[in-house]
Amino acid sequence: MKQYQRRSLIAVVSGIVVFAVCASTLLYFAAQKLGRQLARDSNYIVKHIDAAVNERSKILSHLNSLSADSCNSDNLIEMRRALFDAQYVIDIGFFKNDELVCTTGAGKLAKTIPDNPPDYIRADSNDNKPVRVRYEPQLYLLLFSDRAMEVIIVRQGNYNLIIDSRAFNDKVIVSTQWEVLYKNSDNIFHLGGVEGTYKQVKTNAFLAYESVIKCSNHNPGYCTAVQLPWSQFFANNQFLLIISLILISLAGVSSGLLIDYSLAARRSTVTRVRKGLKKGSFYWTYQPIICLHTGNVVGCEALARFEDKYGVLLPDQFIPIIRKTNLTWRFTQAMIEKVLCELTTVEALPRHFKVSINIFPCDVETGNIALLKDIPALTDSRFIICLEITEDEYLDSTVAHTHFKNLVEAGFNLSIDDFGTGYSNLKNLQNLSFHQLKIDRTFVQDITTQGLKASMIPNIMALVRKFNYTCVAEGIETNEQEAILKQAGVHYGQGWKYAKPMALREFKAYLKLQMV
Ligand SMILES: Nc1nc2c(ncn2[C@@H]2O[C@@H]3COP(=O)(O)O[C@H]4[C@@H](O)[C@H](n5cnc6c(=O)[nH]c(N)nc65)O[C@@H]4COP(=O)(O)O[C@H]3[C@H]2O)c(=O)[nH]1
Repeated sequence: MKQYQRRSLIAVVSGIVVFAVCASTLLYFAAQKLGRQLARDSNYIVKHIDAAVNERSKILSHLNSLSADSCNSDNLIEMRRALFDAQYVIDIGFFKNDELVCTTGAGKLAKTIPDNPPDYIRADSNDNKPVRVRYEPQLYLLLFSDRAMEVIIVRQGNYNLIIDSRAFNDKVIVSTQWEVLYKNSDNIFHLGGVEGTYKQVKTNAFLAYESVIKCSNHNPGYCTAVQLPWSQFFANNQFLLIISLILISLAGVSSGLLIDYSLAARRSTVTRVRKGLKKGSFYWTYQPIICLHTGNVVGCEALARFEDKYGVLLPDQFIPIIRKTNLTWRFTQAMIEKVLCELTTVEALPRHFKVSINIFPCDVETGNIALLKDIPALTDSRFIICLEITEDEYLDSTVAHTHFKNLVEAGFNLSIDDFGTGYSNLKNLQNLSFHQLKIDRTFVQDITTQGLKASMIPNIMALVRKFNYTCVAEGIETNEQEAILKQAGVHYGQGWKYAKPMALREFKAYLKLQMV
């Protein structure tokens, strides 16, 4: 797998991991919220179960304690009084010999009604009479004989109660499905809600977190099973969910991009430069040098550029790396080969065309510079080769002086580059075999603001004249800069005012126009 493919894969995998972590976190909080909702609903239902059981116990204990043996007016008043205060009970009946004799709603019955067998019988902790409970999905109360009601009928002693099994306020319950039930060791008895919910929940028919079973602590056996499906939960929280999904998708994508970027950045330095030298990622551009007095092109400076599959690197980025990794000489050799090969294809060139190439000061120190005169492509070329060397402490040394002397004898021109920016020793100007001095562009740019550096240009020009140098000013961008430099006696200029560094094709076209 290629390097950039591996990098893309890592970025994609990291993006997915971040997305998955964020999505899991979101799911975790959603599960907590869902769990809290189910707990709220189940607590609410159990609270009502307890309240209904208490109410039933209180009413039936009281009525049974009256020991009435017939449905007289006193008994009916007591029954109606109890109903008046009740929250869950909707009717109370009185039995004699297991026959319903009267109810609070209908009063004394013309015809008694036999009692039905209960679903289950439960002992009452407050009373020795057993409690018989029956669920009736469709009961027609004697008072409302046209409306079927879902009720729980509880009988104890001579009385029974009708409890509306929909007594729980559905609106408060958010869960979509719930069931109220009574369970003993053998059976489960449905008392309200959606029948079968408990069994489904028990047999794990639902996903995790979306259902809960809660039993009463005060009334053993009474429980509720509550269910709120994830789909419904998400539908209830749609807006929040969409925002969260957008945010975590953004987090996934941006972390993928960030990792991609940082991996590329890591590769972009040393490895890219080293590999780029082998694979030909470097190419050279040409910036014309103009005679300020005639306006003619007299030469060019070759300036390196870098581009590989990861993108572009600027000279400020790759030149220090080339220096640090001791690739300077290999780089210079590659440059000479490429630049000469390219410029040789340019037919229309002015006579004595000067090609300026940059030399690393460290190659002066190591002596590599001496090898230049053994490169026939350089010595035999039809161009004047100008070696631009930045000022450096080492240029002071006798060895350096010897190298320069030999190079000049072999036909090279020497130029002090970026004059005034680095190590400056005026002795160099006198002793070294330089032909040219190149004023750094910071001096030129200072002209517009009339800064300190600009004020030094006349002094530099005095030195140029004294030592009989030619002078090039680099970084000329405006007519004003050109005019001042020209007046100061600068011979040549280089800068965006004339042209930016150009690839060979553009440079050829540029030269063609200039030569017309
Ligand atoms: N703002 C502004 N800038 C202008 C203007 N005219 C030219 N320049 C820029 O000024 C720099 C002149 O090159 P340098 O001083 O030799 O400075 C060069 C040189 O020291 C080094 N370099 C570039 N190519 C090579 C190379 O092939 N070999 C070596 N040894 N060094 C190189 O990198 C430095 C930077 O090169 P570049 O980024 O190409 O920057 C170039 C050029 O693009 C202008 O009007 N305005």
